[in-house]
Amino acid sequence: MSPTRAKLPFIAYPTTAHTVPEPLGLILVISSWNLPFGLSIEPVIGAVAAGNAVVIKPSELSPASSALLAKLIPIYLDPQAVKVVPGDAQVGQQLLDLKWDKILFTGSPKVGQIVMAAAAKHLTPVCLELGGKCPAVFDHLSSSWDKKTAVNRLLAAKFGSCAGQACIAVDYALVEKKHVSELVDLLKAKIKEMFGDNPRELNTVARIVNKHNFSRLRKLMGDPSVKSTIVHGGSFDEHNLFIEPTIMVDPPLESSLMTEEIFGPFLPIITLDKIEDSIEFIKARPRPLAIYAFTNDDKLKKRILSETSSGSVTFNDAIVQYIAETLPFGGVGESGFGRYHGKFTFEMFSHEKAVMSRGFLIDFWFRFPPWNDHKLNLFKVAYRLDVIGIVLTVLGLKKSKIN
Ligand SMILES: NC(=O)c1ccc[n+]([C@@H]2O[C@H](COP(=O)([O-])OP(=O)(O)OC[C@H]3O[C@@H](n4cnc5c(N)ncnc54)[C@H](O)[C@@H]3O)[C@@H](O)[C@H]2O)c1
Repeated sequence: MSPTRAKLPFIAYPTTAHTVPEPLGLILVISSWNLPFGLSIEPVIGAVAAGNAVVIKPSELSPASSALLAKLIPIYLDPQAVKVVPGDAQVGQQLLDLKWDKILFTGSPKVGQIVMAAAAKHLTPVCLELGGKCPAVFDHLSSSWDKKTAVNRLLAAKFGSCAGQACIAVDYALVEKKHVSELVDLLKAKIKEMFGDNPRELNTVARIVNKHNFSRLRKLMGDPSVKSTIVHGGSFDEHNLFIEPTIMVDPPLESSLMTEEIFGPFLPIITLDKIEDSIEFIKARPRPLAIYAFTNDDKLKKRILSETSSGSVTFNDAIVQYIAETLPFGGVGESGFGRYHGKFTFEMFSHEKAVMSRGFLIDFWFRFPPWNDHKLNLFKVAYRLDVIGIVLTVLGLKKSKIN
């Protein structure tokens, strides 16, 4: 929170300069249902630390969590500074009609467009935390320990958190053709270990959030061209909104499964001739929120970093980048813009005010009109702190025409 000193050119001497963070004012946080506390409270911590007042509009799809937030926040935080307004899209729309100083929206790209359009009316800046398709590049790992660890992490990132209903969940995997059957066998064995013979009976696989999303996912899987590529799982129970962890190998790239964000427990595996082809594959698609790569090949890592663009890159794990508050969290391109977490949240909700402070003692006479070449020459040499140039110009020994 303390001011940060800024360097100035010599010509500004004697002047001090610094930047001071000031609160933006009134913040609106609209969050999605799948991390109802984190996505609501984490922005509030930074916004309040930066001196703002905040209104949180949690999701109607997690009504119990939203009600709990609405009950607890006024008990523990100053209700004049932080308010929870639970409600659906209509409530969100009413809030968007008001003037805010910044809006942080977490949700789908479609609603992100609505938020941005509403904010534009008041010239309100926005941070959009959206989703998309996060790929996992799965290179051949020679050590069996590495392979086992990577498969565990891949599965946890796909089926573990909210059964894939997470913005940074692995959406699909890219694997070399010659290694795909080995990977599928390993995945099947590990799924059994993690979720049992009958995953529906175990409470470790989250249910799909509502009927609408369940039907959307069933439609993705029900596409005959996709269905025929299922190599594991594929069962569901509509009554319990349950979908079994499911793996497909090489579903058509133009199917909705491969063009839309999955946000559910399907893991399509796309095979490539060479793992390096994954770079072109990723580049040919919208920029993801996260890229994951399981590999020990430093050259491949370097290429992924320099040739692709994404909100984040994590090597040899997935989702864990979310918990590092020293790393900014946010998307790029279609996965959103703006970044937060830790100190970055404070910065996002602050305006960095530039402050310059001067005394009256020294003044450079050549800054004032009427201007001539001599004065402008002095400006030039003084700006560069060219002491010899200054002396020569003052003595009239250095003359150059300034156009
Ligand atoms: N980048 C991230 O941090 C992050 C985190 C979680 C989820 N997501 C993304 O969120 C999406 C899923 O979440 P969702 O289904 O809750 O998203 P959503 O866009 O349907 O809803 C998000 C929020 O917007 C509100 N809303 C909906 N319509 C509105 C309107 N017309 N006006 C104002 N507010 C409106 C909802 O009530 C909810 O609070 C996925 O795309 C996922 O990738 C992103």
